[in-house]
Amino acid sequence: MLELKNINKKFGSKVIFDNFNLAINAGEVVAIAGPSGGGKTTLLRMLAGLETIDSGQVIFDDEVIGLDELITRNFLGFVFQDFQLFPHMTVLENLTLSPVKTMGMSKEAAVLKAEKLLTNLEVIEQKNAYPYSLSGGQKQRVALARAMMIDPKIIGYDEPTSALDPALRDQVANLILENKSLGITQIVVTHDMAFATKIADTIIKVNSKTKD
Ligand SMILES: Nc1ncnc2c1ncn2[C@@H]1O[C@H](COP(=O)(O)OP(=O)(O)OP(=O)(O)O)[C@@H](O)[C@H]1O
Repeated sequence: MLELKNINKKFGSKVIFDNFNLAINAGEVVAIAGPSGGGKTTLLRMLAGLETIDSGQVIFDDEVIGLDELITRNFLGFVFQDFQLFPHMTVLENLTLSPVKTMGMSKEAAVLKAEKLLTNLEVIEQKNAYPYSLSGGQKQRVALARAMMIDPKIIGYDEPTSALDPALRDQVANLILENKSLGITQIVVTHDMAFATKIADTIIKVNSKTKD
C-alpha cells in the first residue's frame, strides 16, 4: 500500500535518514520504535507533508507520489503528541477549522462529519467543551477524530501514550485495535515496547544502530 524507497533526510549537515526503506500493507498497524532523536517523529511529519523529504520515492497503491504532493494528498492524519488541541476553541471548532479553512469543505459538511466522528468515538457530549475541561482519554479521542476529518488513508500517532496513565494506555490500544478492525492502516511512533507489542503487526526500529 505504502512504500518508501531510499528516503534521505538531513537537517543541516545532520543525516536523519540515509536510504531508508519501509513498506506498509493496507490495514496493518506498524509501530515505529527506536532511540530518542532517531527520526521517528520526523518520519511521520514527512509522510504528512509537514516536513520535506530530500530525496527518494514514495509509492502509494503503485503510484509514485511527487515528494511535494504529500501535503495536498492528505495520506496521513496526524494525532500529535500531547494532542495539541487548540485551547481557545471548542471540540467542534478544533475538528472543523482545518477542513473548512484549508480544504474547502463547507462549514455544514464539516460539522456533520465532526459530529459523526465524535459520536463514534463517544465524545459527542463534549462537542461544545474546551480542551482544558476534557480528561486525557477524551482529549486523545478528540485528537483522533480531528485526524480522521480529512479521510486519511493512514492515521499516524506520535507517542500516543506518553501523557497517559496505564488504564488510559489500554484505552488507546483498544482505539487503535478498533480502527484496525475497520481496516484502517495505522503508524504508531512509540517508545513503549509493551504497548507496541500489544497493538502492532510489525515493529520497525528506526536508526536503532545509533542506540549502542
Ligand atoms: N526542524 C528541525 N530542524 C533541525 N533539526 C531537527 C528538526 N526536527 C528534528 N530535528 C532533529 O532531528 C533528529 C530527529 O528528531 P525526531 O524528533 O524525529 O526524533 P524522534 O526519534 O522522534 O525522537 P524522540 O523519541 O525523542 O521524540 C533530532 O536530532 C532532532 O533534533
